[in-house]
Amino acid sequence: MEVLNILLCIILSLPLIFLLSRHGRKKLPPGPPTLLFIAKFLLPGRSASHIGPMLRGLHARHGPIFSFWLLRMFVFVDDRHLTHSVLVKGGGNFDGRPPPNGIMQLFFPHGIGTSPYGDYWRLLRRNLNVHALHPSRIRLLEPARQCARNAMLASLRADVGADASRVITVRPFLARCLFQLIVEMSLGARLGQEVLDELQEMNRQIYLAMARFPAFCFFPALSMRRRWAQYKTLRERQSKVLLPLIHSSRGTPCYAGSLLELRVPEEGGRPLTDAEMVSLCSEFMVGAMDASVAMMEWTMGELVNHPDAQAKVYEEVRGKPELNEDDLRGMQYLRAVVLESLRLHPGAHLILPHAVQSDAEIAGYRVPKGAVINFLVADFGLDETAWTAAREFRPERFLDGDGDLDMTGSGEVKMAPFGAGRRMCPGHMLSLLHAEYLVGALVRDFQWLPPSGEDTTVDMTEEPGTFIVMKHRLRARIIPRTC
Ligand code: HEM
Repeated sequence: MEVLNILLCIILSLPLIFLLSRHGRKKLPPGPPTLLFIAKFLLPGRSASHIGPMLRGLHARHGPIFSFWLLRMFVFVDDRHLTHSVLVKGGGNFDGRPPPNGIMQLFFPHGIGTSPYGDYWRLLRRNLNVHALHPSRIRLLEPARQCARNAMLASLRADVGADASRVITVRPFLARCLFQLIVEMSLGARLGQEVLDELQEMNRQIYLAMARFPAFCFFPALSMRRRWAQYKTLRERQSKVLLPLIHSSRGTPCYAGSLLELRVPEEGGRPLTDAEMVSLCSEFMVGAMDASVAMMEWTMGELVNHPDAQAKVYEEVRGKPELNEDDLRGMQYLRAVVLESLRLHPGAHLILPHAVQSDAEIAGYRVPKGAVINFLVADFGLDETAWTAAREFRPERFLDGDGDLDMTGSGEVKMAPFGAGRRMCPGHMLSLLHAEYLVGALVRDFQWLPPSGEDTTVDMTEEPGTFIVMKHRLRARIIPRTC
């Protein structure tokens, strides 16, 4: 009887033994020793500025996927096909987020981008899509856009005056204009310049903090003890300024107004807390701001260096006094210029980190539940297997087959400046609209020339770091157009 029992146990265990042995045979992704990774990335001050070249170096050595362990597995992927199979075809299994690191936890403890995959994230994301980003909402904001843009053009004109050789730095003009617009979208009010300036400066400081300590910088509080106290003060100040503005937006059709009305059904229908609302409004303002300004600055730089492309954009926008959303819809070349610039200069080397929901396999390697995956997307746009003459600025590619682009990456990932799949940036259409809207107006009203003579070019070197921005702010000679 005993023997029979033992035999029965063995037979019943066979499938499990088989599964375990199969699982065991699957290798983990290759990678550098953890200590080496720590030495390379986690020493204070190293991680952010060397991020792109260091990750590229590790991929060159270990292949398109590598990993290392530090309490959990960290995986890095730099291949667009793998990215597609994980983010788009992987179901929801790769759509978690790891617990946010120090900076993200401090500034966005309840953000959409930092929320785990689930009902709460879905609720917040749906709310953003319906109440801030829906085309009908965007349309309502046409007067706000006109107002911010006209103010920018007027201040540029005033700055140039009668001096046709005047060189301007365009970034502050773009930043001020866009921030005014974004504040109106999120808080439903046209604020005075002093409050706007303070909010904008806080926004910039938060962006810089994120750039200094990217998402997989694990111990920011240790590596920046001196700065940490400043960041905490900044956060407190931000809440103090934002909260009254959020509360006075009740009943206004804006993002903050929608947050005041939102209820969390899974938690007994409770309203959002003040901390949640500050976090979400701040995420909106930071998310919508600096990456978009960088995108416009790169685009204007390309247009200064490519006067033929600038002339084609001008042909589209001239004689359009309103240059509104309806006008933009017909401007294929302007759209192509913005996309081409984004292909060459995406916002960041990495998208936000994703977390694995249950044990999985990527490219034949075993990736356990809880692993954090980082995608090095910046080079996708330079992949010669996806793009002809990938390093050249050729907006025309988006008008013919080569640039046949589905920005969501659902069929194929060819570039992914906004990520891909379910957690793809919800603001991507808005930022493209803003870029077309402002770049179009800048070209309509001014001719843009290199700062030091027509046969020179703008220096398009990237600033080393987490985000992809111009190392030297774009300076250009601008001449008001007369017709
Ligand atoms: C050029 C401008 C922008 C760039 C390059 C950009 C880029 C990104 C990227 C790469 C992600 C991560 C996607 C992923 O994890 O797969 C993301 C997420 C996000 N972005 Fe943007 N973004 C931009 C503009 C905006 C705007 C205008 C908004 C707000 C209206 C916004 C709000 C968000 C939010 C809330 C998330 C988190 C999504 C989630 O986790 O579900 N972004 N963005």
